[in-house]
Amino acid sequence: MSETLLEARGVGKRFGALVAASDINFRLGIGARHALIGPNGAGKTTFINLLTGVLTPTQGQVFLNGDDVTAVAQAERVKRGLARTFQINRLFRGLSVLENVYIPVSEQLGAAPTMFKPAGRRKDVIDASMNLLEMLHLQDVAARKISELPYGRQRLVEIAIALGLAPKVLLLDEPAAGVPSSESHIILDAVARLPKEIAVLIIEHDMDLVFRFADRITVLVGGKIFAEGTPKEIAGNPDVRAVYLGQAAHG
Ligand SMILES: Nc1ncnc2c1ncn2[C@@H]1O[C@H](COP(=O)(O)OP(=O)(O)OP(=O)(O)O)[C@@H](O)[C@H]1O
Repeated sequence: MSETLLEARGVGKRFGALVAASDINFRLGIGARHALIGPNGAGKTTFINLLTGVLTPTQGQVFLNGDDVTAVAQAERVKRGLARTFQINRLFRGLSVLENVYIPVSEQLGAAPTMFKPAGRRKDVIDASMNLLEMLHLQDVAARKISELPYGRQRLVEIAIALGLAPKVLLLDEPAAGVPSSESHIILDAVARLPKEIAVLIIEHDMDLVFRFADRITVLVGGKIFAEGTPKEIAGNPDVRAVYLGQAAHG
């Protein structure tokens, strides 16, 4: 495998008596296109929260760029190149698309707004923000308020915000959740166009998206890794079909 950017070694999480994640070993290398799938309650979001520092593991360690970040705060992990989107969107609904993206980009370029330099004025930040919006085909709605956009486009703005943090690793938690099927192709197209140098881990129930996007798939069941392999291996694995894919196809 290529150089490891993000690694979990024997990671686990208990909530009281409930074991939400147990002994997870996982690696994400440069340029990875990796999907994490599994039934509801399998521990996928818990695992992402452990990787990003929202939760502290009760077992094991997390490494970012070879450094042990198990005890490192979430914001510091973002600074070190780990960005994510959430299952439920967290946008500023009353602000425009450009204003939402301006915020992380200004942080990244060291141009965070101050009393003397109000937000929205720096040309370099606006240019960089517009480049991101173009990458996600959002340039035409840059001036629109989030609340005026169809839900699929709102989800793309979340991806633009995460990219605005200039990540080396991007974790996408169900980017197509809640998006009507008539719009879901725009999410699929956007994730397919993400810059190759960014390693991507996606949690998604839409198997069409997963199998088109991923070159590697991990199946989580009951907080444990149930199977890992290429899309072909996973699709052809009868145990995976029994516990998840059959169910996903019908659900
Ligand atoms: N903060 C918490 N406190 C207690 N239990 C939790 C907490 N977060 C998650 N859990 C439990 O941990 C288990 C794993 O949940 P998690 O949300 O990680 O699953 P998931 O695979 O992401 O599910 P889904 O596909 O439905 O989003 C579930 O039984 C859930 O109820």
